[in-house]
Amino acid sequence: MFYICSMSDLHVIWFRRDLRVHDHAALVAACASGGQVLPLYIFDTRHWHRPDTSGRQFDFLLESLADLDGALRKRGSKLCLRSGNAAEVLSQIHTQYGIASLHFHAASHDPEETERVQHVRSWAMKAGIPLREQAIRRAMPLTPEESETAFRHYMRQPRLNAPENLDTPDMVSEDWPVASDYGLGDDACAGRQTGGRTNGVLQLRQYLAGRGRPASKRNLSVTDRESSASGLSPYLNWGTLSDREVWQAAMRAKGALLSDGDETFAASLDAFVENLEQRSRLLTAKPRREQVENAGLPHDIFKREMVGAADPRLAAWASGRTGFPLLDASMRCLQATGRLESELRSLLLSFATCHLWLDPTAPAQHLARLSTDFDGALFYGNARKVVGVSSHPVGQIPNPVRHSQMRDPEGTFIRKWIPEIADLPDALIHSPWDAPKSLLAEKGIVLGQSYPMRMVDHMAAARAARRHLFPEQSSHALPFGVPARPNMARRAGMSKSGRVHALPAKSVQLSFDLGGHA
Ligand SMILES: Cc1cc2nc3c(=O)[nH]c(=O)nc-3n(C[C@H](O)[C@H](O)[C@H](O)COP(=O)(O)OP(=O)(O)OC[C@H]3O[C@@H](n4cnc5c(N)ncnc54)[C@H](O)[C@@H]3O)c2cc1C
Repeated sequence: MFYICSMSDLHVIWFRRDLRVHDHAALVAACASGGQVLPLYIFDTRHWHRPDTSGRQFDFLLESLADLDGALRKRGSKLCLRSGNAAEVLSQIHTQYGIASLHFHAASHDPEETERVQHVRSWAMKAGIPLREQAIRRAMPLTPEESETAFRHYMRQPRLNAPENLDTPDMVSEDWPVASDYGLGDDACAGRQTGGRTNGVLQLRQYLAGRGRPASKRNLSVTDRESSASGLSPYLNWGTLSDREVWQAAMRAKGALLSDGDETFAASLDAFVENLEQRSRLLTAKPRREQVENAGLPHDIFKREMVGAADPRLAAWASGRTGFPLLDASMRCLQATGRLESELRSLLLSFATCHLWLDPTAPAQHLARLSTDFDGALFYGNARKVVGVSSHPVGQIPNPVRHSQMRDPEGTFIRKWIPEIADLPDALIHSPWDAPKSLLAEKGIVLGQSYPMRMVDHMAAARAARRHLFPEQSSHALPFGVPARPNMARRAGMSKSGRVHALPAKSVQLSFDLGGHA
């Protein structure tokens, strides 16, 4: 096929996960071209048919695009919407109007995004269209120190101003779609964050004005953590806020706090800034080839059986009915709000992959769908670190009851999301199966009916998982963070010498007396 170099004066700015006009290198470069600028967003049909995408993510995107469109209209422009394969859409626009140059930000290392950008690059090269691709970070660093230096250097650069005016041709835009156009089902999420830059800026201001202050306390409970987290992840991931402006705002706030003598909140902003750096590392670190197969998850070297949505173990876990209150509260919270802190996401996933010994694919996709902030590179980058998911597991299998006792000692989070057991005393709310029958009867709780009986003996299940995951350690190490005390070790199935006894298979049998709720 022959292509002719474009003689037109149309400079396309291809928006993807950078839905803003502020601090936008590609937009600034497009405007500097001097010709007409076409702001374009292409709904990627393939992305929205993935099993880890959902209506809540789509609706957040629509809100973000509407906000971007509003910002463009204030500048005499507007967003042109198209849908389909990006290279094909650009090719159609080129045939019809001629494209002089194409501006966009480089892709993160999400395999899908990388492939999409690669197709566009190949097409543009054949079509003779100059590409102006803005790196999301400077040159690929080699060591962690170089990575940190590059990150800080980039973050300290002055932010780019939004252009005041854009000269945009009058081009036909497709209608605004709805989630069902992409086969996405109903996804009611009453507590979901609303997309768009305006809301992102508000969220950032509230966080820096003191909502994050409790985060400076030590041993934060789940509830305190929930109310003091920044909640910025979906805004950062759709690029309605640039990471640089968030970083700079946090550093300014930290400076002001220090000059007021408030060192504790200032220190917690350091942790916030470290989180931003971790995010940047995951976005720019290229995963190994074997890590990006199977939709971003590694091969399941344990050859666990893939399960469908109808599998009762997956269904109970996915609907917040495992019988483990902290896990169920976490799942219900994520379902209702689209948000959940990192540690609880990890706990949910490790329970599915270790205690229930499920292939990680279906549980990971379920968590991804429920997460408004889903981003392939970040989600799978984090998921690969969860014990039971990675083929190179590190760390210990988390114990859902001990986590519950440590992170929600008064059961506030559990009571909020599991009213069925709210009347249990604090000491028993983490393990209702330990409650005397008389107490359960007095509180009107029937395990297996009003609330599920725990679906697995978590101690035995963790021991069994540990034998698969850490075979070289199982003969001399304690299972999943059990303190090295002889009585605990004996309870965990070990002899005084610390050797793990072979445990009968029936000890990990699953309980399915879930009443009418399974
Ligand atoms: C299995 C699993 C899947 C996850 N999937 C996603 C995902 O799809 N998208 C996503 O943004 N985060 C993901 N995370 C990380 C983390 O859970 C969220 O970033 C965090 O809960 C967002 O809340 P916040 O905005 O209040 O974060 P804060 O604690 O206020 O942190 C500030 C910002 O730093 C970034 N950040 C914090 N922790 C991490 C982390 N572990 N990895 C990457 N960035 C981080 C986020 O952008 C966040 O907004 C995942 C974690 C796990 C364990």
